[in-house]
Amino acid sequence: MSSPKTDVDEFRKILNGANRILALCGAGLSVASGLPTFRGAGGLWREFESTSLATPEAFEDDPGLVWLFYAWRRHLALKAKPNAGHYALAELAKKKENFLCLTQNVDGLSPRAGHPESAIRMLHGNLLDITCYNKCGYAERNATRDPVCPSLAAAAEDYPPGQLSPLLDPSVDLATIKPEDLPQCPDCKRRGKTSLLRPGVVWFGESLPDGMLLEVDNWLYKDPVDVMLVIGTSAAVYPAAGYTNKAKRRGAVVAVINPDPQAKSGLDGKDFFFQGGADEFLPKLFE
Ligand SMILES: CC(C)NC(=O)[C@H](Cc1c[nH]c2ccccc12)NC(=O)[C@H](CCCC/N=C(/NCCC(=O)O)S[C@H]1O[C@H](COP(=O)(O)OP(=O)(O)OC[C@H]2O[C@@H](n3cnc4c(N)ncnc43)[C@H](O)[C@@H]2O)[C@@H](O)[C@H]1O)NC(=O)OCc1ccccc1
Repeated sequence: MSSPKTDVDEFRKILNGANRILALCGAGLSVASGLPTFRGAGGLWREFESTSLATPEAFEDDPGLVWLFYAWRRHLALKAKPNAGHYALAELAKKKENFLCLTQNVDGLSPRAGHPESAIRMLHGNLLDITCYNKCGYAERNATRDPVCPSLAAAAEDYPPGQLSPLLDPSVDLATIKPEDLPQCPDCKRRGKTSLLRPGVVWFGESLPDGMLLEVDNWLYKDPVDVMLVIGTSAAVYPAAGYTNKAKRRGAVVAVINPDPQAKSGLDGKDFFFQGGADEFLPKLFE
């Protein structure tokens, strides 16, 4: 199998001539905004595997610990700013009518870069959303309350560069937070019941929003796809990672943007591999 191409001008011509474009984005897109990736730092948050905290089981076991993990990521996301990669994607969405961007990121930076809501799908939810754990239907989008509640204040404290927050220091024990001190569902309370609120993200083992999967598949199978952009993802989580091959089978030229040479696996001579940062390459590729 011949190796993927790397010529920016050649790819730019293909993209300018393309009608239907699909993109899949991951944590690498937000690295230049100062946000950690899932696999960065060995995929650990303190002594915990990030992926193991992103599960319903972990929340059942210790909702305080999981809330601290998400309150910390919320705080970072609220402090962060979109980077040139987010803005380039938002501009492409305004230029290209048939461009659909699928993001696995829950940081909300693409919408904050002005990416039209109609042209982006947040497959795994949004850190700024808070919903009822018992699925009573209550949901709020909250970009202001940081920390979400007083018991999570440790997650919203900032430390000078080089000084490790005790929250992140595995040698410093975390105080156990009692469920009654965690965010409570106001609707359940009004009904005389109690229920915790949870982060509005999709945890491992949970299905993605049904309507969304159907909608993306309908978009994929409506007409051939000309270009598939794979940006800053290790493509290890499904069903998101499956869209690249689906688009390739629909005729798409695949372009991967990632500093990791391993990310070019599965590409052939028709495809492109741009080894570097999303904030560096996307503005150039979309000019
Ligand atoms: C681990 C994996 C094998 N497991 C899964 O995929 C599971 C199970 C599964 C389902 N189908 C399968 C098929 C095969 C095998 C397993 C499965 N999937 C699910 O559970 C999904 C739900 C998945 C969603 C989970 N929620 C997340 N996020 C929200 C929460 C939260 O964020 O806390 S996933 C989360 O992790 C993933 C992290 O991946 P990346 O974003 O790619 O980040 P990563 O750190 O890995 O990589 C960063 C990349 O950036 C690059 N990079 C670095 N710097 C830069 C730079 N500067 N520029 C560009 N790139 C850069 C790096 O080189 C690297 O390549 C993202 O998807 C992210 O959203 N639900 C489901 O399928 O429901 C029905 C069902 C249920 C049960 C059983 C069957 C079916």
